[in-house]
Amino acid sequence: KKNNSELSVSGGTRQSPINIQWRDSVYDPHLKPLKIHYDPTTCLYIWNNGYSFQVEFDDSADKSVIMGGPLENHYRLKQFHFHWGAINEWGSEHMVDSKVYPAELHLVHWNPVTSTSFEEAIMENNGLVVIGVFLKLGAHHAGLQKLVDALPAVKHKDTIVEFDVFDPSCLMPSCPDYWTYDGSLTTPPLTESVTWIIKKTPIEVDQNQLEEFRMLLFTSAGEEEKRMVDNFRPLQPLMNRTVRSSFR
Ligand SMILES: CC#CCNS(=O)(=O)c1cc(S(N)(=O)=O)ccc1C(=O)O
Ligand SMILES: [Zn+2]
Repeated sequence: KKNNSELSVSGGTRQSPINIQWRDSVYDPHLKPLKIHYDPTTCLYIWNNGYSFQVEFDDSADKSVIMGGPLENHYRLKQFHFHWGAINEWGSEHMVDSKVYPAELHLVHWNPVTSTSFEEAIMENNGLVVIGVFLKLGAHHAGLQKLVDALPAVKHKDTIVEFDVFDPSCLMPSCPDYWTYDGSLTTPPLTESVTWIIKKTPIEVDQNQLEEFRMLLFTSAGEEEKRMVDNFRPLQPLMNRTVRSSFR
C-alpha cells in the first residue's frame, strides 16, 4: 500500500527532491569531474513564469554544454531558475542531513544525443540533467547581482526582459564535489527523467539579494499581489535509491 506522498506521481518510484543523508551516500571512484562549458552569448532572456524566474538559453547547438561526471555524453543548457523561502530558515528543495538552505539554483540541461528536442527529453529516461547549487546567507555575490538588478523588470507573472550576456558558471562553487542520484522534475509534469547532480558546497549571497527574490510576484499585473516565496516542493521518499558521491 502506498502512502499519499508516494502517489504524488502515478506510482512514482524516483521522485525529487530528497534529503541527502551524507553517511548513506556511496563514494563512486568511477565518477569523473564534471566539465562545464557555458557560452555567455547563448543567454536569451529572463522571465517570470508564475512559479519562479527563469533565464532561458539558446539550445539550438552544442554551445553551452556539460559533460563528464556521471554522464555518458554531453547535455545542452536550456534554462536555470531558483527556489526560495519567505525567510532564511527554509527555501531549498534538497536537504543535506536535514539541513535546509534559504535557496537553491537549478540549471536544467537536456540530452541532444537521445532526444531531438527539450520537450522530448522531458519524457525520456535520463533525458535531463539538473545541477543543483545551494545558496547560503553570507557575502554579496557580484555575479548574481547582474541577475538581481533585472528582477524588477519581471516582477509580475508572464513578464520578460532581454538578458543578452550572462555566464552561469559564475554561480558555480569552485569546489568540484557533488552527489548524484536518479530523480524527477520537481514541478509538473514531475517526470522521472532527471539525473540530479547536487553540488556539495553552497555559494554565498547576501540578505539584500535574497530579499530581491522575495519581491517577485506569483500574480499577473492587475491581480491582487501574492509574493513569490516558498516555491519549493516537499521532500519525496528515497525508496530504492542510492545517492553516489564524487568525493570521499
Ligand atoms: C513541459 C515541461 C517542463 C519542465 N520544464 S523544466 O525542466 O524547464 C523545469 C524544471 C524544474 S526542476 N525544479 O525540476 O528543475 C522546474 C521548472 C521547470 C519549468 O519548466 O518551469
Ligand atoms: Zn527547480
